[in-house]
Amino acid sequence: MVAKLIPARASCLPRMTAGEKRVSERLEQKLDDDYLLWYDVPIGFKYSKPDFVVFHPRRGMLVLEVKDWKLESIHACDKDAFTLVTDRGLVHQRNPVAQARVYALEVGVVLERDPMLRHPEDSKYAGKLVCPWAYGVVLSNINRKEFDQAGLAAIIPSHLVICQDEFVPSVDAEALQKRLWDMFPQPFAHALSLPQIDRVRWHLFPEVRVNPGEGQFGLFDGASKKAIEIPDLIKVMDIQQEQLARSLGDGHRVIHGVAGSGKTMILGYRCVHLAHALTRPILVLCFNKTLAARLHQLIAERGLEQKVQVYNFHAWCYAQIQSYHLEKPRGAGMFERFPQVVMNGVEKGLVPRGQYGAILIDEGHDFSPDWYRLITQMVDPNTNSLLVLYDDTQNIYGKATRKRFSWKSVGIDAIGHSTILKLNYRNTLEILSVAKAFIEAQPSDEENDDGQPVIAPESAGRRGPLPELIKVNDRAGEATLIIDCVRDEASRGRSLSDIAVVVRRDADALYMHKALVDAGIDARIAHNSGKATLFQGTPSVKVVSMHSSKGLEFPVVFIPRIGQMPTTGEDETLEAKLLYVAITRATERVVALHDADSAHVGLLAKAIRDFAEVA
Ligand SMILES: Nc1ncnc2c1ncn2[C@@H]1O[C@H](COP(=O)(O)OP(=O)(O)OP(=O)(O)O)[C@@H](O)[C@H]1O
Repeated sequence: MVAKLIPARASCLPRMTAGEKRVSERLEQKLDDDYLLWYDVPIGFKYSKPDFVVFHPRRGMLVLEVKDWKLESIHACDKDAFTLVTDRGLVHQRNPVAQARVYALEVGVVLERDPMLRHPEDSKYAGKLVCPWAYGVVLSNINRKEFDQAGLAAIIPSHLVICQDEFVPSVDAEALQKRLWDMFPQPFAHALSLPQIDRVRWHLFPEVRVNPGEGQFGLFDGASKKAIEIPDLIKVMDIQQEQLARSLGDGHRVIHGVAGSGKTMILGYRCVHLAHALTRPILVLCFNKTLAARLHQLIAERGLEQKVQVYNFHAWCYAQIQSYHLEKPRGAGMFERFPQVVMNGVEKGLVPRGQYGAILIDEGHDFSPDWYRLITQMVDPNTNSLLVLYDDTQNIYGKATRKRFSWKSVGIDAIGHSTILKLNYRNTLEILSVAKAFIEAQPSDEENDDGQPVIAPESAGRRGPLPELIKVNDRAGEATLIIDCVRDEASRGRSLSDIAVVVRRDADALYMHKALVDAGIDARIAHNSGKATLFQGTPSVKVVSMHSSKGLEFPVVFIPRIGQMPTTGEDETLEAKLLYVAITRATERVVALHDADSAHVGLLAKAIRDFAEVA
């Protein structure tokens, strides 16, 4: 296995110099996969951008600057600066080794703040950083002989330079690695642990922080420059998430990710970056209104609403109908006809194509082929920037909308642009293990058709209490128990906004909402127009349907009326998926309630028992 560049090399090529292209290719080829490589990403407080950062857990952190200068273009040089002959006349540039040193010093300053990254008091290196740092220069168009003969070693120390002939394709991997590590002032005998590597990334790359306490979309604030207290528990994107988030740019990209694998978090990261990079508006689409409301609120909080528009798909169609004065369908089923009206409008040239600099689709599994055909036409062909987030296990709208088409047939170039995220970060091992019983129980999807991976989630390993399954006498008893638990949670300091009641049927939502409100508990219901304002106002318990809950998360989730799941005639597979979605909304605690026995009660009880036995 070879090292992988972050962002992905292909996405960097358009902005790389010829020398940087060769350096990146060689580093990827000649370094093993325990190296981490970054190209042109901002580091530290100052957001400086070295050309390359090379990291190895047993070696340390190396900053490399690359210069494509030819010997004959160097007019003069000293320890501070180079004067170069260019088309624009003589140009002064800082000595690249001095530049690399400044970046590397910053690495040191940033990392040294963290006591967990310093050698302990009783060690002979007490107080020193556990991660050494160094710096160097690649002269991509000057070979070693030229370097020596020109006396450049007096300006850039010889061991801090890699010359053109020292990173040719035939170079021995060990020889190249030795050159890199000879740049370090002294050898290093400490291997960083995985938590220490996460800490290093947390400090160096503020953008990859997943801020605890900020919840599901904490990452939006990750780039904040304000001084931050160092939390005991460091949360950063994993390498796959980071590479994905940083690499998304021009072109199409499909991410298949299990529930809670960070799909929406990556979408948020991209919105912030695209909003800064693009002049055209950015469109975020999802299917359910509640998630659209939540995303909209978060985009607005970050002051991005001028650049980033968030809609559920039908609301977007309606906005297009209004903006371009198309005839609005009326009567029964009018919503379902909105997309066709917009498609016709596009065909007739009434609705312009290419309106958006980028389009990002959350919950792509709920979109039908026609919708995709329409959406792909709406992206500016110059960027062609389209991101689809997809999880087939959360397809809860029945066979009719199930994806049975190839990406190609709807104009999406997914070949070579698809990624799978398997790790679930949201749920505890207990919650995820129990939830999985409801997707494992489904008939195999193997024979299906669309070639979509049906991925079983893997737990990131966080532990917590087992989901609870409680039997009471009737629906009123379920409501009373929820009210008692909410009061108990609140008395222990839990915000009401951290609590959701997730129900299968609208009638139950109305009932539970009323019961909570009658008990004096502030509660909001995701019902009709309430969906848009669900996350506004003072802290409140959210009462949401299983369908509406998709994409959301809450520390505590109550799921009443399991005894009525599924009822006669209902599609068991779909009902199981719904319960999977509901259970995987909880980050810490799940309480399921029933007043009767049902297939799902049996399955849930068994899943809880099975987990308790093996744990
Ligand atoms: N690398 C990580 N480390 C710690 N927490 C993470 C990491 N990645 C994601 N998370 C957290 O996991 C939770 C789930 O993320 P997110 O909502 O983006 O997942 P998702 O894939 O969109 O889920 P779903 O499809 O179920 O809606 C969030 O609270 C997020 O902050």
